[in-house]
Amino acid sequence: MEGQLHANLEISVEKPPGASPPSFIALLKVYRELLVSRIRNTRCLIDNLIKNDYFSTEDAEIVVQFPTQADKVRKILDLVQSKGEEVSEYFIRVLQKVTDAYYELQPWLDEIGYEPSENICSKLVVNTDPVSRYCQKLRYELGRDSKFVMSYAQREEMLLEEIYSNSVMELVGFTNESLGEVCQLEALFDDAVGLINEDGETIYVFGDAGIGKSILLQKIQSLWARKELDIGAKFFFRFRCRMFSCFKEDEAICLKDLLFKYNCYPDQDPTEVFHHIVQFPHTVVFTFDGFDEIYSNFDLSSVPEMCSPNEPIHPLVLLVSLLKGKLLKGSKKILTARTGTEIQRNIIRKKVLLRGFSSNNLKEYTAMFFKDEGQRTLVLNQLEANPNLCSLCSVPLFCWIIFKCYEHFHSMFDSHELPDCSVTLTDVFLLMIEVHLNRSLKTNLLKNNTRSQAEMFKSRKETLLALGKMAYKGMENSFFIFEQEEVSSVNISEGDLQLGFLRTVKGYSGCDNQSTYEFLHVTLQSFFTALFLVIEEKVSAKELLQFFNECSSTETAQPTCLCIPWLKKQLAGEDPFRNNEHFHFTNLFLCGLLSRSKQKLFRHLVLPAVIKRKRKTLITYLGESMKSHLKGVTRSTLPNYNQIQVQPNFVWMLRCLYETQSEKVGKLAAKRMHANYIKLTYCNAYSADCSALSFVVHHFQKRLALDLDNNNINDYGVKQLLPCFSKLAVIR
Ligand SMILES: Nc1ncnc2c1ncn2[C@@H]1O[C@H](COP(=O)(O)OP(=O)(O)OP(=O)(O)O)[C@@H](O)[C@H]1O
Repeated sequence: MEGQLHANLEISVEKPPGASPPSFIALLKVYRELLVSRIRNTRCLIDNLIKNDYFSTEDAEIVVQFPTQADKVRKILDLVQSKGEEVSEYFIRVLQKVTDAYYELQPWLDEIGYEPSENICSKLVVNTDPVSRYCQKLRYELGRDSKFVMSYAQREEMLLEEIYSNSVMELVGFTNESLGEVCQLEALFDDAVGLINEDGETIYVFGDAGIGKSILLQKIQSLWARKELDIGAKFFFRFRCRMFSCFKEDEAICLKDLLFKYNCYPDQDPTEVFHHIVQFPHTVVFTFDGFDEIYSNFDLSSVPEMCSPNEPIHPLVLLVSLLKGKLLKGSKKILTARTGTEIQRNIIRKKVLLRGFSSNNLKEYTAMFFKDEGQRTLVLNQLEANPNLCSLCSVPLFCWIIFKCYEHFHSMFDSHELPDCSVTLTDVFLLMIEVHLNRSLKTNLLKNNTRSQAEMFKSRKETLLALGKMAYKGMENSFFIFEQEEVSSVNISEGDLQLGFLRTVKGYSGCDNQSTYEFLHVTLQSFFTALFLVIEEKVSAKELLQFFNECSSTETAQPTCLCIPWLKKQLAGEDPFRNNEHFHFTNLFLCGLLSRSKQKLFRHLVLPAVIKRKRKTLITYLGESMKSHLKGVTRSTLPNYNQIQVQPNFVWMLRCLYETQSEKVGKLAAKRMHANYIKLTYCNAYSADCSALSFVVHHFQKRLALDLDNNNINDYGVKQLLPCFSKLAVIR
């Protein structure tokens, strides 16, 4: 109908050369139905017509009496036309100037080639449309909030622009088979690439801890705010999933409050803005960061699957309904989670795997990070010489920590070598702690920069213990957010807070007046937990190993997120949002901190006999656990080969073994495998894991076949395997 109208009209409004200007009254008549269907906001038109004395208050009252938007537009058109050419032109001028509110009419304005006359140009047009005012506010606030990346608490913020580097993003299928790389962020939303389920509504982005999921969302947010992300979205709402754990079980809110209170509140007419959102969901983008971080006892089975946009209900129900497209169907949604978090297939539209920095990305990032050319070359050379360090750097978080430490030592001592050849994650985190403690000295008048790492740790033992205690208490209950009370109860002082291991979190319910804190990164909380287990003398053998037990239980039951009871059977008492990576990291750091090479460091913090006891407990446990783990693997006998097919948990075991840096442990692992063909396919191993592999392979007596297909191993990984190539008969 509209198309037909168009065709007829183009003839009547076209202006022959030299003819008198077109009649605006005629134009409005001809395009009447198009205008009626596309004008969604009458208020802004009425306000402007009144402001210029084209409309009286009575005119306005007549218009608002009509119940539907379409009838209101019809009445305005009638009135405007009856008032003559000038008013009719002014009407079109308002549509042209308030682009946000009348964006759907912009192509039409181009089509009719409207150019305002001088007289109309001099008339004032103001944007009073609450929806477009809200869009502007949202853009402004999201732009402001995404400008900086928080680090080192509030003391140092980096401009996103100055640190964001591209990383490898891969579109994958349901079983993680590659469907090609994402080159431009717009492609994430483009159905032409990587679509695996057209009924699904959610773009699922996953990757390891610190791989850059949050920063990717921040980048998308920043581009959207600057109108540099062309995906047709007027609204952008971002959530950290962690927030949903803060609500009590009996709390209920409606969708409107969830959107506005936790993002940005409309200055005018929230009801109309919300109504617009409900009517046009395809103009909305949501980002939900860290699905694995939801910990809640809320029983989703106690609520109906359907929910209305107006009814107050538990926020988790709103979240699930949004993700499934039961609410605001058609809105764009990106959900991030750590690798291994299971998400129901039917909600997934596309799957995107983040793989961290490629070697080129790392070079770009290095160039961005080190502005000084001399320093940059030095770092690039050192990276080149140390593939182990390079592969740690393929995880952007670790790269940032390493570079930050390097920068700091460089500024303090004028030159500092990057850590030596064999670098473990524990080394990196110890270095990070040292740098933070050192920084506090910088602001101290008592400047003594020549302290060793051991002295530094000794002088701040109480601080480390206090932070460790809080981290540990949180870890036991899977809490990542701490209220002021908890901070004070473990004696963390104001000065300790200043060190920057913790940062404040904004906008959590129930904690309005007081500050709420979280560790800079979950891996840091894991590190402090392990540190506490090592330096607190009273920790028993059972307590020392408690997080290993947490992890081993998942070998039988895989962690499952969004395990909604009415769709999937849930084990009694099982937390549906359980994810164990923070425990894995705690165990890994425990192995690293109790390694022999760290004895010197801890000598001053805890009695050597205590360390010895803990170390023995750990090594015995590792031996036992290796035995039982290897009993459970799938074994097959091939001609000339005894093959074992291992699971992703095996990679965590390897990582732990490597952190111990113990030859004895490495030898034992090689012996216990009783195999000469190790199949490590689909184990989510990344390049740094090749150091761990190399560490164990090195101890094999006979030559070995190694299948590493479908993992995340790049050039760096291969370089790390080079030293053990002589032990390998076949490598895939
Ligand atoms: N593309 C990138 N460019 C530059 N720096 C990055 C990039 N990605 C990550 N980083 C660095 O790594 C840090 C951690 O990244 P981010 O918080 O996004 O990881 P994550 O994948 O969300 O981790 P987690 O699963 O633990 O929440 C950032 O603060 C930043 O310093």
